Amino acid sequence: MKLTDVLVKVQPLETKGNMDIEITGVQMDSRKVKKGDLFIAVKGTQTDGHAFISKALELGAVAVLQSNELSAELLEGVTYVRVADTEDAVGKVATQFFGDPSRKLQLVGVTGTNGKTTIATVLYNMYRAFGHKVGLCSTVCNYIDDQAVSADHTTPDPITLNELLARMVEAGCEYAFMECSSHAIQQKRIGGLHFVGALFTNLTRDHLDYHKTFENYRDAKKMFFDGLDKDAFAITNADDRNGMVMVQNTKATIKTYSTRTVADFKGRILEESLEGMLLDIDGREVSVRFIGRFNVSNLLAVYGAAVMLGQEPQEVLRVMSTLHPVNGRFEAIRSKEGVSAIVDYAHTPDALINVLTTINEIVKGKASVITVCGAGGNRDAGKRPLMAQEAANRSDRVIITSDNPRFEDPQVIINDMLAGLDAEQKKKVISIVDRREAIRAAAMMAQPGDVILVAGKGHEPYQEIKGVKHHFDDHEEIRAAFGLE
Ligand SMILES: CC(=O)N[C@H]1[C@@H](OP(=O)(O)OP(=O)(O)OC[C@H]2O[C@@H](n3ccc(=O)[nH]c3=O)[C@H](O)[C@@H]2O)O[C@H](CO)[C@@H](O)[C@@H]1O[C@H](C)C(=O)N[C@@H](C)C(=O)N[C@H](CCC(=O)O)C(=O)O
Ligand SMILES: Nc1ncnc2c1ncn2[C@@H]1O[C@H](COP(=O)(O)OP(=O)(O)OP(=O)(O)O)[C@@H](O)[C@H]1O
Ligand SMILES: N[C@H](CCC[C@H](N)C(=O)O)C(=O)O
Ligand SMILES: [Mg+2]
Repeated sequence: MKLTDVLVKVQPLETKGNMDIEITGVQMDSRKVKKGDLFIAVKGTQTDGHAFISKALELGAVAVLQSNELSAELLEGVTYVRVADTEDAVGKVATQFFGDPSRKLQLVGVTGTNGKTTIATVLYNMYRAFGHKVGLCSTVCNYIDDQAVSADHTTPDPITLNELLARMVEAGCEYAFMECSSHAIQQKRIGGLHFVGALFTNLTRDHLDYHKTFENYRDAKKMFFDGLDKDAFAITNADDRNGMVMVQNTKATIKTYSTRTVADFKGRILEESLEGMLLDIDGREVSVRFIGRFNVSNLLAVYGAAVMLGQEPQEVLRVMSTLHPVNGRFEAIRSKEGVSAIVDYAHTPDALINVLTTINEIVKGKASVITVCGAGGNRDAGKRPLMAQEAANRSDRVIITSDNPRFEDPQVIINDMLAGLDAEQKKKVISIVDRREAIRAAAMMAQPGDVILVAGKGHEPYQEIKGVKHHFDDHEEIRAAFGLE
């Protein structure tokens, strides 16, 4: 593709060299550069991409897009272009290079602290059940219809993302559902994409290590809605205190969902057990295999999106009743003795409150609730004591253990969690550093009817220790501890 065509959406401040050249790829990471590529130098949180321009040229880049002044000693035969903000330019360049794929399918994005993976995945499963070819971009895995493409991020960088969307278009996908993390919105990873709809789940404490304040975190999420076109839809959660804040400046058509108040899409629980729920959605009964009050909100967001995309409500509910929970999101495993274990990805104080409240509503004080949880290393340390408190307040026993310690000492993370507990809470809490041992201990303690919550890792098939991902799967560990298979 011609360099000038790739740059149509950006405003160059200065150029040096031949603009009439062909480029064969675009890269923002010098390590991925191949001969003929355009390299985009971006200032990051760890380092500055401008420091890798010479590396990119060594690997064969023929053009450079940068924000630093073009210095005197530029290489002959290389084209240099300066723009004000390269972070902003990457998305625009990537959409252009990959043929603007987001305009060739119906793209719906989901943002919020919790529930993104659940909603995006349920929409993907639902649209496949409707008989469409569909793409998914999520924390757990990306999909080009039925082809899995592993995911390293909740929302990939703009180049990877547009390439993925282009592959979806090529494979004939008509719809794509994607998670939009606050990091991604802030870093403009979704810049230049065209969304037909956007969904908001909720906003609670997370990622303050990156955003610093709750207000910054909220505003990052809001930017997604501010950027929508007027023919898009924005579906927000009327039960969340920031639900209306998200959409206050959007040009899109605003719709709301709620389990408690007046809204465009309304739902409530009629019956619930560890097998599923019977719901009333907009006056129609539907039984689902999902568990938990928060999943009613998630399913309402799914329902709202499908209706706004033009599906018949009745048909949406019929398909919804056939769908299964998402990997690692409130998945129940039962022992032969009648102990239930729930695998859930709850890794924030709020998610723990939600999951444990649901479990307690079902158990109704007739059996014990045993929670096994930890907190990730090299992530927001402020949430650790809060997670321990919420677990202790809603469980009969708690075993604090390791999550992904990453580069931290696991015992230090556990100590941070224990520091949140008062004397009364400490009485029901023990700590076991080894997660496998912690799960086994919970299985030994449990009596028939009891429920064990194993929280924090959900779908993750690994435990990350000092940069190495060791195979570890909570489902497998529970089955082994229960003596199943
Ligand atoms: C804090 C953060 O979000 N960092 C992301 C960010 O990197 P950065 O700004 O720190 O980049 P940097 O390392 O300073 O490098 C600057 C530039 O130099 C380039 N570079 C760097 C080294 C080199 O040798 N050559 C080179 O060209 C880099 O490619 C980059 O363009 O941009 C990169 C490219 O998009 C991301 O891969 C990287 O994700 C890091 C690895 C990460 O861990 N991110 C997590 C926190 C994250 O994004 N999480 C969210 C969701 C979390 C959730 O909701 O649960 C996600 O969407 O996954
Ligand atoms: N609507 C919701 N409200 C509150 N908690 C929820 C909701 N949906 C899911 N959860 C809880 O949050 C956990 C994570 O859910 P999910 O993976 O769907 O969220 P996510 O937004 O994709 O998270 P991440 O940002 O880590 O990718 C679940 O395991 C569950 O405990
Ligand atoms: N996307 C989240 C997931 C956290 C999952 C938990 N298991 C942990 O390692 O903290 C993050 O990277 O912060
Ligand atoms: Mg997710």
